[in-house]
Amino acid sequence: MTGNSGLEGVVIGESRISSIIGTQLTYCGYEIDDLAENAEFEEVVFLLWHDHLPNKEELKAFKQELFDHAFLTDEAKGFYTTFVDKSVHPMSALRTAVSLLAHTDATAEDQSEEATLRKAIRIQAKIPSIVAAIARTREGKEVIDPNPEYGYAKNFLYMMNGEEPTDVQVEAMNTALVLHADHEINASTFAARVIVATLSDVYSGVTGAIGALKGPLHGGANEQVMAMLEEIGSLENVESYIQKKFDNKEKVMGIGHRVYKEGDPRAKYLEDMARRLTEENGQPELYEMSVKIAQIIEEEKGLLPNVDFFSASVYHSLGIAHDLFTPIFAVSRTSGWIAHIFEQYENNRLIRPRAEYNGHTNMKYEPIENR
Ligand SMILES: CC(=O)SCCNC(=O)CCNC(=O)[C@H](O)C(C)(C)COP(=O)(O)OP(=O)(O)OC[C@H]1O[C@@H](n2cnc3c(N)ncnc32)[C@H](O)[C@@H]1OP(=O)(O)O
Ligand SMILES: O=C([O-])CC(=O)C(=O)O
Repeated sequence: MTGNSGLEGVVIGESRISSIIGTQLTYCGYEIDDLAENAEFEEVVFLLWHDHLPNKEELKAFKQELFDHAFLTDEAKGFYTTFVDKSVHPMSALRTAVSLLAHTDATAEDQSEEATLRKAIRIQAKIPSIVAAIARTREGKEVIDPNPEYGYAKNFLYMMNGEEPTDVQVEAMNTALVLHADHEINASTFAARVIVATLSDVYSGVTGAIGALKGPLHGGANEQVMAMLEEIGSLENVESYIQKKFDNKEKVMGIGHRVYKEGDPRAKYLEDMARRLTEENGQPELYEMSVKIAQIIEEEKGLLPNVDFFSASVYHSLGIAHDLFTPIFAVSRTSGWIAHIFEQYENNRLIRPRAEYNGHTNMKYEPIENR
């Protein structure tokens, strides 16, 4: 394709799920600030799927369902050992593992509403367990089952690290999950909608979306931000490093956004968490370098940090391996992908745009010996 609009500004339809107006982001009418400051991730998932916040009973039942489905079978755990090792990126392993979930679901091809909801709960419940299992399997460590005493964010950290996380760590993870849950028609959500608009199943939609999220122009940017911070190494190297990026016309990861031109409303929470956690972790320079990078780019290019920029130092401070940053994003965004998949099914039409042809014309087949 030579045309390069990237579908900028194209409205593909109506949606009730999330809205971006200027720098205001809402999920089902609730301000992101309100949810980031008050909500548990499980409440947000319920909200995105059912269009209202759960009451006490609904939340209790939903959490129980998520917990009940969070276990991985011994067969699945064993299978990971056959395809997960240090040479495989965890996003690739996750893409395979989510696709594999369909193999162990006898009703994977049942496209009824009830079956789709059940499949959705199964995916949302198992995805943190899968990420944790991938993280531990490649280190040769035992896979840990979820703890019935813990909620979603706490269990995720527990299953990854093998020890009870602190309240500060759980709060940081919960907030990060809430902030990443949905974001209108971002690239991976669009991919999920295109897939299920063919009336393919929810496993296919989420698997495809994971592939789209993996790229460094989208969810993969958070891992690249950490790589950049490590390459820069110290505060005094920031200016020359960024200048070199400008000279080479290279992008600085975690900066800029297709929709937000005045700043990403999620970034301030991640910035605040990054400041506190890097300080507590004894690595305040990571935060200071990030602030300096952001300042230079704002002054020189008028571009601002997106959700991926400060999440890198947040996850690093939580002791998470850098190539697991994007899988964490996937755990959260699965909730948004699934909400959009439900919405697509509710009022479906095949998504099939056109391209303007600009290739050769009037060609004639030449036998191979004449070419
Ligand atoms: C969860 C998420 O997906 S958030 C986004 C995560 N991705 C990143 O952080 C990767 C870095 N950022 C980018 O690549 C871009 O800002 C995008 C892809 C996110 C969105 O930008 P787009 O609307 O597609 O803008 P596009 O890539 O066309 O860039 C427009 C101009 O801004 C510049 N620009 C945009 N982002 C950056 C950046 N991060 N660093 C340096 N320059 C940039 C481009 O070089 C281009 O300049 P030019 O007009 O002089 O050629
Ligand atoms: O909306 C986008 O294009 C990217 C983004 O910020 C997200 O997916 O959270």
